[in-house]
Amino acid sequence: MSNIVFSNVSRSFRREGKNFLALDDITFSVQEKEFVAVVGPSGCGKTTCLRMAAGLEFVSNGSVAVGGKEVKAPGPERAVVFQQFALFPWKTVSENIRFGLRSLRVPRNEAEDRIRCNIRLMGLEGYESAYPHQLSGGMQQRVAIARAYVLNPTVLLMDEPFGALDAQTRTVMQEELLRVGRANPRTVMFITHAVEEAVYLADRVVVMTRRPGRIREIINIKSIRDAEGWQQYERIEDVMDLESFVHLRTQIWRLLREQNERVAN
Ligand SMILES: Nc1ncnc2c1ncn2[C@@H]1O[C@H](COP(=O)(O)OP(=O)(O)OP(=O)(O)O)[C@@H](O)[C@H]1O
Repeated sequence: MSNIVFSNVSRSFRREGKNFLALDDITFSVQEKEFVAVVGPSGCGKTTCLRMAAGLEFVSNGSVAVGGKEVKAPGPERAVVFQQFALFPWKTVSENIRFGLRSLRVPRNEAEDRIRCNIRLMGLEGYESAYPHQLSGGMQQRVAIARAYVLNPTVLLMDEPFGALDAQTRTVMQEELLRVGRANPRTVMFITHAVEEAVYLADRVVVMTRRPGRIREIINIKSIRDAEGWQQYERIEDVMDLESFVHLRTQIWRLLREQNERVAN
């Protein structure tokens, strides 16, 4: 089992000698092999939630469980991909991808097979010996994703993984993530500021409120995607043209807009 369950999670931080509430009573789950995107205004606590699932941050109240076990520390079944690719600049593509496998004590032959397979999956063949500075941003992010995938995690935690990419590379990466996800579905929690990206990729979208972060609404995309047969379209622009896509995007956009207006008033 590899579901993620947030139950009545709150988190306070101390700033300038005072406690402030960053997350308030967050309850939602990501089912096994489900892709859930989290959107919300800047500072509403999206990254804090993801870090809790990763075991890098902790609740003040409530609980976060993965696969039925309360998260107490990072674990190899949960891979994290951040916006900043965080590759080792002095290691090659292969060495970067190999890095996490060492701590898992995967036998050498199997490790090499897995590395090769992920290099192929991410379209990095021919770049095995290249260093990060010799790669474009999109390729560096593919290495970061390959480094996560090679661990064979059941849970992928992705924090704005395409945020630093140009629009075209981002589109290619979104299509690739969907393709790879269809071939080998995993439990994914995916943070993004881009509403279209959330609607295109996710089975459900969690919309959060401005600070303190609460759940404003959870939108089911999958039922509409399946009913309308979005999967028959390979290209993102064809899906984005569909009336059902536009409707969902507008619905989420309005919810986010409402949060901005709350601040302005
Ligand atoms: N370790 C910390 N100490 C103090 N405050 C923190 C800490 N981590 C997060 N915060 C605060 O908690 C709030 C939520 O931060 P978080 O990074 O989770 O938001 P976010 O929704 O991911 O923001 P963004 O979309 O801008 O990346 C912010 O006000 C942030 O300053």
